[in-house]
Amino acid sequence: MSTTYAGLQSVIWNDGKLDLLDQRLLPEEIVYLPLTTSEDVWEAIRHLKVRGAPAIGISAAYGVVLGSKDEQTIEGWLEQVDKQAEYLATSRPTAVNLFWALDRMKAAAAAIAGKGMSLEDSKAALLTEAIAIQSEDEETNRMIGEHALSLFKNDMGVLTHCNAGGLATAKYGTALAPFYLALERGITLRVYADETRPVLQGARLTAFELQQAGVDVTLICDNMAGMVMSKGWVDAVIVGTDRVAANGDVANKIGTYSVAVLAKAHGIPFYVACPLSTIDLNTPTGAEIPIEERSAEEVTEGFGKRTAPQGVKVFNPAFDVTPNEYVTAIITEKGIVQAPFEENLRKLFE
Ligand SMILES: CSC[C@H]1O[C@H](OP(=O)(O)O)[C@H](O)[C@@H]1O
Repeated sequence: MSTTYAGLQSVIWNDGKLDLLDQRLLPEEIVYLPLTTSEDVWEAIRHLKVRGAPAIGISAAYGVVLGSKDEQTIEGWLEQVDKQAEYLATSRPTAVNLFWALDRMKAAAAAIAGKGMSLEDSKAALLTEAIAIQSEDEETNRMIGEHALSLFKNDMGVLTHCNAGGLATAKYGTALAPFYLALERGITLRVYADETRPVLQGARLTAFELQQAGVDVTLICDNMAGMVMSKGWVDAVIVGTDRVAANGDVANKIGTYSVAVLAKAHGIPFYVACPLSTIDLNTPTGAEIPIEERSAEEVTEGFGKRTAPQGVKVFNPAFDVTPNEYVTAIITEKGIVQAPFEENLRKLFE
């Protein structure tokens, strides 16, 4: 992907603070919040000011830096890094990138402390690790875009759910990366974006990102996906993910499972795009993936407009699990992985 793609960056490390795009305000307002503490980062992740598995991991990595910057000894700094990582790990439960990034920061701090550098140099080295997590994600997404684009042909219709774009990552996105690449190479793809209730990441973020970039995008309500597929307008589905279990079961935004079942019923390939940092070989199957449940208000009065009676019972899982038998392929920076997933996912890490 050339550098002409100028999508909004979700997080920017800026002279000792983290400038974070408040994604709750998109598409109406573009506001960057200056975060200066790990508590700021925790709150931003919990309340979806920043969201999307890779972007959450990147933000948490910078949160560890912010939370340990005032320590006065190496021992105190190392202890604080661990403490901050533990604290930030409580912000949201499903996206494994959060825990992957925090583990990487803890390991980096331990390795740095063993080098006998000054405290100042050690803190600088840990910041370099967080910056590396962000820059690596950008490069990873470019590679995911290349592999994903090899699956699409000119004038194909592709449906996506939620937002797995530049706003969910360091840049370019995972599921949306091929759309930006296609545009640069003169390949026309028609994208159908599910609005993705209740937080509307598809309507507010994916439709916004793709429209800004000049990609042909049509917004549909989640309950229209089946009809759009039945009309033959969809040749493939591609989504992001928050955690892939060792057997290839996929946790992603609520509604993804329904899309996968519809795709299978219509003989449409269902692709999942993700970096290796989203594949969790320590979680055997989707049954073991913790599924975040969020507030009733997200459903009954999203964006300030009450649309359900006071006190009504609400079930609001933020994710669901798509069993691997509905997954055609998992597209990573190392290539396209097909069944048998257990065996082929492990090979990615050999
Ligand atoms: C590339 S990860 C994007 C992933 O994250 C979203 O969840 P949320 O907006 O709640 O953080 C959704 O599951 C996307 O597929």
